Amino acid sequence: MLKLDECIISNGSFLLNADFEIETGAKVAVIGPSGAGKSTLLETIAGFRDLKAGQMHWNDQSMTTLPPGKRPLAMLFQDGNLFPHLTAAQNVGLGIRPNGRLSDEEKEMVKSALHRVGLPEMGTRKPAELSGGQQSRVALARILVQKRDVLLLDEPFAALGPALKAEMLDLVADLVAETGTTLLMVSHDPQDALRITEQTVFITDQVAHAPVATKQLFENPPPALRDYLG
Ligand SMILES: Nc1ncnc2c1ncn2[C@@H]1O[C@H](COP(=O)(O)OP(=O)(O)OP(=O)(O)O)[C@@H](O)[C@H]1O
Repeated sequence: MLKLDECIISNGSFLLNADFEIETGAKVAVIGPSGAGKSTLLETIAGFRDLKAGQMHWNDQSMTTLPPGKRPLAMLFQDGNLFPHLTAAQNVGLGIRPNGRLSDEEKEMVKSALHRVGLPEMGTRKPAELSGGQQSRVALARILVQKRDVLLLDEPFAALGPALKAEMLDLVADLVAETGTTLLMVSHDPQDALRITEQTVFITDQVAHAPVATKQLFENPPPALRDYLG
């Protein structure tokens, strides 16, 4: 379980309050108006921002002061962050070893991850030789080899067309279901939330609210969400 215990998060002069739990294996959307603090929340859970107050736990372990690399989570940002001078396989390998020196067994893990995301023959290509969707798949393969408990996605597929985005969301849903990974996914699009998440954290007025059932939330939105949806 991911627990945010009376957390106060700051980003410059912006403050965000969060006090809720997310069950292990849950798939959770993070929704809210532009500037509400969605990215700030994910960056804080990932350890890129310190808490101003409160505590954060994964199961019984405190994460509050753990540096990002020691947290049991992986994060995928909006642009995928592939290194342009490295091949797809090398980019995925960085998920296992930051120095890129892989054992034979680790090279097999990279191969198998590329296979799982549907790119079995693309390991030797550089990002510029891959389509946007394929680049997203490489970024997902890199997450896969990290074998972390929690996956944080900050609109990683926003630049893809609707069909490709839906395909990638379904792939994410399959991967997290196979591995029991807990998912937190920022999106501007209610359809994304409805497609692959059971619960949604709605952020408004400097509060990240406890997760509620996605379907019910959008069927019967509170006034602030109604304003956001327009
Ligand atoms: N360096 C900074 N100094 C001060 N305030 C900042 C800084 N960076 C971001 N903010 C503020 O923090 C708030 C939260 O930003 P954040 O990027 O988390 O929002 P978001 O919900 O992810 O927005 P979007 O949907 O537009 O990506 C915003 O109101 C923003 O103005």
